[in-house]
Amino acid sequence: MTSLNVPVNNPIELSAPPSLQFESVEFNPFGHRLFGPCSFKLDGPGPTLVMGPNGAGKSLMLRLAHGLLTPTEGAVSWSGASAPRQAMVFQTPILLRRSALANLRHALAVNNVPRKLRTELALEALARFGLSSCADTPARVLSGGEKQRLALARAWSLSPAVLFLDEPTSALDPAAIKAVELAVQEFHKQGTRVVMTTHDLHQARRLAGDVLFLSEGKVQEHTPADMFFRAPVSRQAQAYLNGELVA
Ligand SMILES: Nc1ncnc2c1ncn2[C@@H]1O[C@H](COP(=O)(O)OP(=O)(O)OP(=O)(O)O)[C@@H](O)[C@H]1O
Repeated sequence: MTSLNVPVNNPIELSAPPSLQFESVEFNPFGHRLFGPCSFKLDGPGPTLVMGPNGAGKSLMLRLAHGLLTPTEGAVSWSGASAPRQAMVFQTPILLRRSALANLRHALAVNNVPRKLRTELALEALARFGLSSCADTPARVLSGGEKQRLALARAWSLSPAVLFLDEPTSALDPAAIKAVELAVQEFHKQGTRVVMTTHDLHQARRLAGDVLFLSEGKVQEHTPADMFFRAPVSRQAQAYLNGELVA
């Protein structure tokens, strides 16, 4: 599923990626702390790969950043006067029960893209992700890889300044994984701030500019990717990279 929380008025405009800041962010939904307190800033070129063991709080961090969850304490802020245009792609894409083309047209409509531009932008995005022949195919009958490419095409059509991806390739075959990784690199090259979770160390090495490593709901380190993989600073990251159980 791609969710957007900022209206799109100019789907072509691209600029330097906005920076994201967490200031003493905590998430304690039932008085039980699931995340934080965490403070960090994503202001490098990225892409930022968010890594850590199961239950570390990676998805929570993405949802807090995207505004799907509200911090119990602290603040999430962006550079610039208002929150940037942003999209999120989930592990299992949630698509409407209509054609691939209609899914994209719908996303453009709810994001206030003028009606006369919608079909053209949707067809361009489908073509970019190799889905032109599926334009009239019901989204629900697409393969897992095609569904994920459709979710990425939907995000692409909206030119987000920020793209969050939560384990987007965990259910895909090698060819589909490659297609998603190429798309991630393309978003990055176009100036989108990419923030992505993965458990795939090889994938993280291929894509990461920097790594945000979480365990136990806290950021244990935020390091340039080459340093993270060569000489991780935190005990938890060292254990994770060695394939040991991390609390
Ligand atoms: N809405 C919620 N209500 C209660 N607990 C939650 C909620 N969302 C997440 N949790 C809990 O918070 C912890 C962190 O979850 P999260 O999904 O962020 O982990 P993760 O690092 O993404 O893990 P994985 O790698 O397994 O996907 C888990 O213990 C999870 O059960």
